[in-house]
Amino acid sequence: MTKGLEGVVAVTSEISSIIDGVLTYRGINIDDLADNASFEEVLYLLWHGDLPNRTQLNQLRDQLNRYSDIPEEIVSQMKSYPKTANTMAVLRSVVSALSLYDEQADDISRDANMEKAIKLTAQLPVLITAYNHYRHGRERVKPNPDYSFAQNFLYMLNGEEPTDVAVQAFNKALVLHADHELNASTFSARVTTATLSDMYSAVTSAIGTLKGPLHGGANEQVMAMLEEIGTVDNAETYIKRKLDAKEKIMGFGHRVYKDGDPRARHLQQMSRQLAEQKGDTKWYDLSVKIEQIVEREKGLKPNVDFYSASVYTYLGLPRDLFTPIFAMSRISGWTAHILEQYDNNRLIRPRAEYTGHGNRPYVPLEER
Ligand SMILES: CC(=O)SCCNC(=O)CCNC(=O)[C@H](O)C(C)(C)COP(=O)(O)OP(=O)(O)OC[C@H]1O[C@@H](n2cnc3c(N)ncnc32)[C@H](O)[C@@H]1OP(=O)(O)O
Ligand SMILES: O=C([O-])CC(=O)C(=O)O
Repeated sequence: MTKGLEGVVAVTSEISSIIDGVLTYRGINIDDLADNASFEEVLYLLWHGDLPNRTQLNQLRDQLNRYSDIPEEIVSQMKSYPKTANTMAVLRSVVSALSLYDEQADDISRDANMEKAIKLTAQLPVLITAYNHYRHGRERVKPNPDYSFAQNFLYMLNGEEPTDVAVQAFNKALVLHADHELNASTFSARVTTATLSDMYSAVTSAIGTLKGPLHGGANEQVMAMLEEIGTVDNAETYIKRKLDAKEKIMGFGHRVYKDGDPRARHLQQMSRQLAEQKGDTKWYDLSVKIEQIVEREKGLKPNVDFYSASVYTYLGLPRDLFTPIFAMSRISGWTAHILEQYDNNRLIRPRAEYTGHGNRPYVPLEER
């Protein structure tokens, strides 16, 4: 038995690979994609296996625009949710509820699944930004069909045209979070799919799994930690106290990368650039200091969630939207894996090594 299934190969996949610390999507190095690709190109790449040509990309953009509507029933539901609800719980609930209004929800044919993948990807930014407006008592901002995916999210969130710098940084963050081999939430999605359940159920499972602080939820915890520490001078005492208490430092360590997460390097650079452009390097300087201490004390390196916290903060994004934003990007990987699982399916059902009591008789209630 391998605790946490460490190192266990559970599926074959052609979607993304992590080999010797190098991450690729469909064989293309993440460094190349991060520097050059739009999130829409990455969507196409993950779903179809190759980068799109101009016509294919335009078609996908049209489909994303066409499918971004959300049912009025979902709007009323979200308006009735508590204003202080956990945003990942909101997302999990609305994605589950969306299936009730999709006539194709239980159609698991490839065409219907492909359409649902595009629909869910188009709807997630609309849902996240709409709830953010409703909880503040405002009406939502509808997407602008002329905008890119990254541009539209920032536009819907703030109701104003985002700067080019913000759009470029946000697009890169989306590209970096899109897929990551058999991470916990993707595994959840594949386990659900393998029972021949539907795509909404699989994505709902994945959202619930991403929410946890050992996985996608870590980005919000990182920002909470930065805020708690406050200044570079407080970092040493804070981190040492945590480590002495055997507590985890959020945003560090990884099940697969033992020598650094390639995505973290991009996010660090982005954090520095945004900090300098803003003329406020507080969160960047503090993050660098924490990185130095954790590396020195534990030999651990930052993962994707560490510098994304300061990047999102510099972009003015609310802390409790960080993990929904992760989901908004990772939906691309989840749906690609769901499609791949349906294409080559077998029920995923491992065994448990039983470590409980031996055979015992049933003791009647009055004798206990
Ligand atoms: C998108 C993502 O999901 S990226 C990961 C996001 N999660 C986090 O950032 C949460 C903090 N990190 C962690 O909890 C872990 O590093 C995980 C969950 C990412 C990986 O966990 P595992 O592969 O199970 O490693 P495990 O928890 O066994 O750690 C191995 C050792 O390193 C220590 N360690 C690992 N991560 C950390 C950390 N962030 N802070 C302090 N110590 C750590 C463990 O305590 C353990 O030490 P020990 O051998 O003395 O007991
Ligand atoms: O792969 C993992 O275990 C976690 C991770 O980095 C991700 O999902 O991006």
